[in-house]
Amino acid sequence: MRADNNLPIASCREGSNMSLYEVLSNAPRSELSVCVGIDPTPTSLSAWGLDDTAKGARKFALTMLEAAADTVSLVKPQVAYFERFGVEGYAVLTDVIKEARQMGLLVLADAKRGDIGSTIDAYGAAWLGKTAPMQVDAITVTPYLGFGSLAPLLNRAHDAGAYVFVVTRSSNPEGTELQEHGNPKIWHKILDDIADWEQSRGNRTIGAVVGATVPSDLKYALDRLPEAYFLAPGIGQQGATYKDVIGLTDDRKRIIISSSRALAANGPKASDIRAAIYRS
Ligand SMILES: O=c1ccn([C@@H]2O[C@H](COP(=O)(O)O)[C@@H](O)[C@H]2O)c(=O)[nH]1
Repeated sequence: MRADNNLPIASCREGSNMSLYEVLSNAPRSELSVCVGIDPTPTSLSAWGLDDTAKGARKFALTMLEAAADTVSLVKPQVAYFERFGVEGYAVLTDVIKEARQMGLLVLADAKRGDIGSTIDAYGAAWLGKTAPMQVDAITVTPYLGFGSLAPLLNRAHDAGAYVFVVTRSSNPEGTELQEHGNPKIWHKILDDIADWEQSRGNRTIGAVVGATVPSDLKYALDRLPEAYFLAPGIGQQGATYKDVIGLTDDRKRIIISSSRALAANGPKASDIRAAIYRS
């Protein structure tokens, strides 16, 4: 599938039982992977004429799924925008995840969980594996309680065939001071930890979040973890474009570009959002 501007983007999932790793590793090397972010922000809901409620978030999310289906492989609901509605928001999110997976879309929960080992295991139970109430294909985590603290969740992901994106170099400018601190830099050390874990477990469970807004860092990460997949948020609203990242590697599918608010700005018609996915 090709974008209007001739930039290649990934085609959709071919078998609903395939894991994110299997879908991406079978994708053509020439195509970037594309993720549709689902962020029911107050601004986006208002622009679509929806109430800033769980009901509004449901309508918004289902429309984003309609735009994504048969167009991309992957959607990324931002958990925070559902969590803010409490139990009703979680009910909507659970339905949206189920609906997306039934449509053949892979779901990446942008939950950014991180905690001590016993607690991160509970987060794993919530999101990963067949018994999880909100089972997803992938999740984001933060490693700032120590990479080793993530082990119980990583083990669950490995056993379930799910994928974990560890935040290493975030897309926001405030991340730089902390993540670039030290020698080696903190985020380089996290990449080393990912490499060690993956080497011992078969290279199919952990990738990283590296912002599309920091393309030279994304290039470093692609080279450091040659088997891994990278979630690259920041396309659109945060100023990055497809062109910033497309030349970073020949194996373009390893870069999963992600856009949320900028795509939603083309709504509320699913067909208009779908057209924008090809244009970004
Ligand atoms: O480094 C990061 C990690 C995650 N995000 C999340 O991605 C989306 C970006 O939204 P846009 O509207 O496309 O800017 C949002 O859910 C963030 O929490 C990120 O931006 N940067």
